[in-house]
Amino acid sequence: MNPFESSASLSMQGQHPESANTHKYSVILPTYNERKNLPVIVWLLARTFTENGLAWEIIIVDDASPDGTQEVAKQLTSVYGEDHILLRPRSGKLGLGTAYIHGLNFCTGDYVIIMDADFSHHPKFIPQFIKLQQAHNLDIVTGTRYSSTSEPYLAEAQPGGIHGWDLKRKLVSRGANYLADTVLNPGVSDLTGSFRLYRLPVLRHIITVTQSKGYVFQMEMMVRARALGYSVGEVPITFVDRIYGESKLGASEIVQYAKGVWMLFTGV
Ligand SMILES: Nc1nc2c(ncn2[C@@H]2O[C@H](COP(=O)(O)OP(=O)(O)O[C@H]3O[C@H](CO)[C@@H](O)[C@H](O)[C@@H]3O)[C@@H](O)[C@H]2O)c(=O)[nH]1
Ligand SMILES: [Mg+2]
Repeated sequence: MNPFESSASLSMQGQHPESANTHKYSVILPTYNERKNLPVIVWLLARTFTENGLAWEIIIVDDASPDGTQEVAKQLTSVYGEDHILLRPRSGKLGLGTAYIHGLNFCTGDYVIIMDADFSHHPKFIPQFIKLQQAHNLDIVTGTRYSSTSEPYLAEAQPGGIHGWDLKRKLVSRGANYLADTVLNPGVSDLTGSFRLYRLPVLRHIITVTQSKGYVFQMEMMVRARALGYSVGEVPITFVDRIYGESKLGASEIVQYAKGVWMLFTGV
């Protein structure tokens, strides 16, 4: 199914899809040791939504970070208000996949945006996600580091890319995408990226059928979404490696990923 050929997309030709947008957007921000990054990412998100006249909330899912991330989150709640910043912590580091599941329980928006809290995912791309979603009435919009676009609604978009990763990390990411694309063929150019916008009920549905819990979660979500017939659009993004703190990706996540591809391939 090609979502870009739908009648919905044709009827939107020449219009500005983001105008008169009365929907609410929920952002799930998983955090583990993001004390230094959190205030700025929240500020950027708040500015993006405000400038675009959009209703918004941010659900911070912190896993008992030892660096004091939760104290910062509490301060942000008092600055922006409890209707905008919701701290929904957990008692220990339980992984990225389950952080999204947990955060989703508290979302009240029509759409859910999932992204990293360390500036690897810049909020400046969110208006493009929304524009594309509205133009084609999509179920999911995903950021891609591995493609460009000829989409007329994204005339301002630059080709996707990655900045700041060493060769090893680039090879791991490319290899992971190549493996899943070759074996499972979902037709999405960046399966491991995690900067995405979902229709709330669509995310709820896919999450109930997704089994993995770690980094492999992103790939499984997208493969299952395609198998369930949901429409997916792509926005090129530049992924910039974090300045503060460290990645939580380890060797065990790579093993879990390969197991996840195998599980989906064999239909377990
Ligand atoms: N609550 C919670 N948050 C977590 C956990 N592990 C990581 N996070 C948070 O999840 C985000 C991504 O974690 P990073 O450790 O910065 O991930 P990365 O190595 O930069 O990986 C990124 O790129 C991958 C694709 O190449 C993605 O697969 C991955 O999701 C992420 O976007 C950050 O906001 C981090 O604080 C956890 O166990 N619990
Ligand atoms: Mg990161």
